[in-house]
Parts: sequence; C-alpha cells; structure tokens
Amino acid sequence: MNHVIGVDLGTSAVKLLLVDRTGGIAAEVSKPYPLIQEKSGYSEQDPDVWVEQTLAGLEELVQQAPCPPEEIEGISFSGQMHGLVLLDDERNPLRNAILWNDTRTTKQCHDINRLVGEEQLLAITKNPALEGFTLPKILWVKENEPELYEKAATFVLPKDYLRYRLTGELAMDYSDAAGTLLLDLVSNQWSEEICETVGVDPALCPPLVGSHEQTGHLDSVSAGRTGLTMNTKVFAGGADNACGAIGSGILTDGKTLCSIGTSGVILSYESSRDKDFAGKVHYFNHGAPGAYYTMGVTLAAGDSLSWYKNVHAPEVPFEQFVQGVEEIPVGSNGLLFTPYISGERTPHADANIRGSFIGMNHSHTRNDFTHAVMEGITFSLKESLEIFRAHGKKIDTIVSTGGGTKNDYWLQMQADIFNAEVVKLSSEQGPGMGAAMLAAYGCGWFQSLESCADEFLTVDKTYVPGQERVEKYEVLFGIYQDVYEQTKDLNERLVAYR
Ligand SMILES: Nc1ncnc2c1ncn2[C@@H]1O[C@H](COP(=O)(O)OP(=O)(O)O)[C@@H](O)[C@H]1O
Ligand SMILES: O=C(CO)[C@@H](O)[C@H](O)COP(=O)(O)O
Repeated sequence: MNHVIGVDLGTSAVKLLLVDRTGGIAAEVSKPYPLIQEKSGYSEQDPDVWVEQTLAGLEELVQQAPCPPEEIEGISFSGQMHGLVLLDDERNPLRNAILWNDTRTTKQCHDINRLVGEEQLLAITKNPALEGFTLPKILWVKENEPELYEKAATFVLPKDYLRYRLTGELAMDYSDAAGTLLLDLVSNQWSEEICETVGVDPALCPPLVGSHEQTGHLDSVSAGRTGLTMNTKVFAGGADNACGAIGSGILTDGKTLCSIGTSGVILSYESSRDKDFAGKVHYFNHGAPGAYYTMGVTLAAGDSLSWYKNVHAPEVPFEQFVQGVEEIPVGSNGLLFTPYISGERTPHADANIRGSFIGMNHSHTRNDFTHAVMEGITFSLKESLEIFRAHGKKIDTIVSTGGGTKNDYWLQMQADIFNAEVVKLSSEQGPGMGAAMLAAYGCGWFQSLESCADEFLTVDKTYVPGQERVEKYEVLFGIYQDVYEQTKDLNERLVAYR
C-alpha cells in the first residue's frame, strides 16, 4: 500500500490529491460547483452536488493514478467549516446547506447571546456568537422553516455529509465540531447546557471522533462508482483550516498560517485552550490530537478577487487576468478597496458592512483596480495578524497557502504588508495535503503528524519583505483601517436597498 487520498471540499470546488509515501503528488483533480445566492447575505450549496462532484473527481483521480486502486490505502477529508446540513431520519438532506459565509442569522446570534449570556458562551465554547457559525443557522431553520425542522433527525457539516455518503457512517470530528458553537471546549463534548438553553435537542448532534480516527471503509456503491476498492480505509478528517494547518506544518507553538481561498484566514497554533483572546479571534480544536488554533477570518478574500474578475472578465483565466498587476505601484495609484462584499468577521463582526473602492479617478485602469483588490484583501488579513501581535505573539514567518499563492507577486505583497517572511510550500493545497496526512498518519505510516510533515512538506520559495514597501504599506494600512468606521453608517442606511 503506497498511496493515500486527501479530499478538500472547498467552497468553490472539491480538490482531490493522490499522495505517495514521500508526500509527492501523484495525481490531482478539481471539480467546481456553484454558490446559490438568492438574496444579499444568503449563501447555500446543494449537498448532493458535493457528493456527485467528489465521486466524479475520485473516478478521474483513480484513472490518472500511477498505481492500481488496491495500492490506495486510505482517504480523508478537509471541509469548508460551519455549513449546516440538516438530515431527516433517513439521512437525506432536508434543504440546501447554509454555508459559512451566509449572514442571515444576526437575530439568532442576538438570541443566543441573550439566552446563554455572552460570557458563559465564551467560557464554554471559547467563541462568540457569529452569523457564520452553525448553531445560529439551526435556530434560523427552527424559526423560519418549522415544518422542515420538525423532520430533522441530525445535523452534520459539509465534509461529514460527504463522508457519510461514501461510507454509510455518520460522525463529526472535533476540529469541525468546534465551529458549530455547540462544543464544550473544556470537556470536548456536546454542550447540553447550550442545547437546553437555546432549545436544540442534543439528539440532533452526531457522534464525535478524532480527525485521524477511522470511520469505516468505502461502501460498495462508492467503490463501484470510483474504481477504488472497498478495502480503502476512511478517516474522519477535519475543518479545512485545521487541515490547512496540518498540511502547512503548523504543528508547534509559534507557527502561523495565511490562507487565501474563498475566505482568508490568519491562523496560529496553540498548544492549550487556556489563552484568552476575549473572543476577538476564533479558538478551535486543531486536527492534531490535543492541540488548538486561533484564527481571524476575512469572509471574502479570494472571493473578492473572483467577484471582481467575474464582473469584468468572466471568460478570462485567472492567470491572464492578474497579469500586469506587478507594474502597479504600492497604493494602486491612490485607489483603496475594502473586501467586505459578504459582510465581515475579523476584526469587525458585521453582517451589514459592504465593500468600497475609495479614490477612483479617470486614470485608473483595470490593473489598478485588481491591484487595489489584492491590497485590500491583504490589509484585511493584516488586521487579524495585528490582533495576534498585540497579544504578544512574535510573528516573523508566515506559511501562505490556498489559491491566492498561485500569484508570485501577491506573495511578495503579503510579505511587504505583513512585514514578515512569507513561505510558499511545494503544494499550495494545504487543506487537501492535510487531509492526505491525516490518512497517512491514520494508516500508521508515521508515529506522529509532525514526522509526517517532516517527510511530506517542502519549501518552494521564501518572500522577504522589502523595507521601502513595508514603510509605505504601514501608512496605507492606517488609511485602510479608517474606512470601516467611516462607511459603517452609510452601509446601514443602504441595507433597505439590497
Ligand atoms: N492565478 C491566480 N492568481 C491569484 N489568485 C488566484 C489565482 N487563481 C485562483 N486564485 C484565487 O484563489 C481563490 C480560490 O482558492 P481555493 O483555495 O481554491 O478556494 P476554496 O478552497 O475556498 O474553494 C479564488 O477565489 C481566487 O481569488
Ligand atoms: O468560515 C470559515 C472559517 O471559520 C472559512 O474559512 C470556511 O472554512 C471556508 O473556507 P474556504 O472554502 O475559503 O477554504
């Protein structure tokens, strides 16, 4: 047995990696799917489309594999976090999944705060009530679609539904459960107190497992469809950011990750759950046993750039669209962008804020705008970084991952804006690689995830901050930070027109 598969169920696509015993990528497949956005603030996907695209992707992966299917020992998963998949008693989805970047649940967040109490919620879950998390979505369905809620027998998260469909076994791992706002981070069990206080039946919560634990084998239907064998071991996997941390070697204190996918995150390893960030950043279980991580989230990071590209040049491939941005100077010739197109999480938990371009003039070209979008996304991530620095973390090296690393110039911009060395690994697919590492560790190939990381992960390139650009960006960052307060009220007044 010499290969494992990592499946990353992202927001824009499912990405599948076939990985050998040295961490080499033997085959790679990506299958996209759309977002369903019926209203401003709504964001949904059809869970069965995830399954269909994953099965089709696995079939292609097996066809591309340099080894027979019997040599593929295990498979594991990384998944977009927080998305609510409600299942009936026959385990069929009752409605579309409500995703992490759906912000319809402001009222339910207020209700949770009122009923549980903000301090008690923080004491139990280490996190505040935010629209993106799963519990407010459960309460939204209970309140707005009671006839569906009555039929609900269980809830799961996106990759858990996918894993269930491949194996017939239902489970949720701790790293993803932490993002539901229902996990007691101290006892590592579902919080009966929160369930009772907000009126959610604890029986809806699925069994909890560790990310590296085996949760069955592929069933005959999935094996038949994909060409894999029924002996393929299936491991639980984790939240995409937990897997991204594993797949980027963020496995010891002091290590920091920047991920630019649809969302953007700045994530830092924590060996204990005892630190106090007062809920300013998320605090979740890691996919590595017994560990934790803290992170700040930009809701629309890569998504802002995709949005901008889709408005102006939907037919142009990304690589071509961003060509020429390297000729634009620091500050985009006076154009500034805030990436709040889906509202924001860190540091401004605000579902109503929206993005801005400030400083437009006649001379601005499409490249100026693209450059400003990249800068605005990176400034937003710097705001999370500064929270960590303000809490005493010394961050001088950051591993960068996600689709955003496909552009060399953007990686240099990250180094200059973050004022830190930015490291790009050989594979930009941190979450998929992390999932493959969980399968490799689960199969017993390595004693620990750290030793797996030593074997699997290699640095491709390091980007060093340039002093002159760092200083210019420091000043611009101050202007960027002023935009939120100055556009907050304007955006509240525009809500009625959305
Ligand atoms: N060539 C490129 N240059 C810069 N950014 C890119 C490029 N290709 C893709 N991206 C960015 O990567 C994002 C997708 O990243 P990915 O990690 O695949 O997302 P997710 O896992 O959230 O679906 C896109 O939204 C886009 O902004
Ligand atoms: O909501 C969060 C983290 O709290 C997001 O990071 C999602 O987990 C989606 O990730 P991508 O699809 O952008 O990778």
